[in-house]
Amino acid sequence: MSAQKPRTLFDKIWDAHVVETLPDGTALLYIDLHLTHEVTTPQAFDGLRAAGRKLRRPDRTLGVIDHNIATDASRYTGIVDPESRLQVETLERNAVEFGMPLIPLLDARQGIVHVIGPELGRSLPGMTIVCGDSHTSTHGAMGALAFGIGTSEVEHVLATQTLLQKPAKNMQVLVEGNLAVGCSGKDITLAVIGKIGTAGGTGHVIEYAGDAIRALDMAGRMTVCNMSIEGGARAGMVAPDQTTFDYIMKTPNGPKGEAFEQALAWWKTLPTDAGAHFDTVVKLAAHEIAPQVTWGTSPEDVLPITGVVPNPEEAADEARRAQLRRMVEYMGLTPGQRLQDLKIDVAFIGSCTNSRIEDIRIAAAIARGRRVADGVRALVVPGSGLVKKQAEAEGLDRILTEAGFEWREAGCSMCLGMNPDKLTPGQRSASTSNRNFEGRQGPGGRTHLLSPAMAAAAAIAGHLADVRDYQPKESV
Ligand SMILES: CC(C)[C@H](C(=O)O)[C@@H](O)C(=O)O
Ligand code: SF4
Repeated sequence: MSAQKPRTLFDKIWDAHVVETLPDGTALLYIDLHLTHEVTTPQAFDGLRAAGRKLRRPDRTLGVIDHNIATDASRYTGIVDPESRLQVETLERNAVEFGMPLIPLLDARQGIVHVIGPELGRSLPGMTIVCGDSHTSTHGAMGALAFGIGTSEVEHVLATQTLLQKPAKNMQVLVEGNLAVGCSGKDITLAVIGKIGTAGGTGHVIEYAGDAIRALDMAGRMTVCNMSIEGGARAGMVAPDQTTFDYIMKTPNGPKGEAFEQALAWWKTLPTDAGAHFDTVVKLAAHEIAPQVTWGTSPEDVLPITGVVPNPEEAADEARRAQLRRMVEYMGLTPGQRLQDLKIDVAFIGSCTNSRIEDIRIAAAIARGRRVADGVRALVVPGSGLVKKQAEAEGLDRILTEAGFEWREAGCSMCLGMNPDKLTPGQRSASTSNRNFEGRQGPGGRTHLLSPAMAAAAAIAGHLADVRDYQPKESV
């Protein structure tokens, strides 16, 4: 028998899940894990009900409530907004009716869907993972093929545990060398999107590789995979390695004992074979990446913090000039202005991009012994109840609140305007989330995307700041 053609991590997971391939190449894929939340499931369950169908695999389905809930004390007194309340109550009712496991709203494990999947040990290497949510790409950090699906696809997966998918192209994003002081996974992903643009990954699944990716902890890898979707890709992934296996070993629901050993043997076969073909390769030198911040209303409009607001008139064509003029105006900027001079109203540390314990640790390290600037509202919103508990056990909540940060319950919070945490028109925020389009954090709000370390530095400075000037104090 001739040796098998070298395959990528994506190819291997795809091949292992094909139930049937149609003549046009579209495949029916088996889905290992289906995560659900309140926003994209109501019509899907309505569809099942109308067709008299059951939930096919409750054991491979898990629901959680994250987008619509308050993250301050008001979550204990019920949801005020009628639409938000209806979505949450609908998910709760559907979970009971269809026998879907649902993490209750006030359970310690409640949190953002993309934080809880890996954290609980439900999202594992080699799996196909879907959720009616674009940032499902986050779970690819586990060495899984994970992508967002639409509501009609949610219905299909609920009913059949399979999904029709067109094959994707393979893209490798190679980040070689070491990250500089003050930089993190967020700076890598923003730099990648700055380089390839928001359409750069179209039709591809990205595999992130290189020393700088290997050196990231799981939280950093999740941050990078999370934003793959903002670079236009279908999914992002990192090959599983010892960092991945050590992480899984500590999860409450990951495989244990013999089951772990068996799984491990398979997981170790997953990394891309030498000589496997990538349709597109993008290379970045990690040491050239400086702390990044977006200035415009798309994640690709990103610059090093030492940069200045671009001059729209210098753009090559009229369409781009018009687009840049609009961004400069919406964001309330002046061409040539130093990014570090932009005063902020709000700092938001949270979202499925950056709300894990590692993110909170770095924010607390920078906040320790310092104060949030007068007039700035700074929020730290842990990604899950378990993250919150861990942070409190480490005393991070105290460090943060003493510095003037608000310490919240878990949820999507100010990542998007679907719950009480919103920017008011004209407010400028330094945000660790992943989207900065007009009105994303509230109508008229102005969002600058950056890392948790950069957000903490901005909260303290009162303006966008270079985190390299705000390194943790040795002793306080
Ligand atoms: C509400 C949901 C459908 C949406 C998504 O798919 O990403 C949200 O999570 C977001 O980040 O905009
Ligand atoms: S934290 Fe933001 S990006 Fe993530 S799932 Fe929630 S709304 Fe979407």
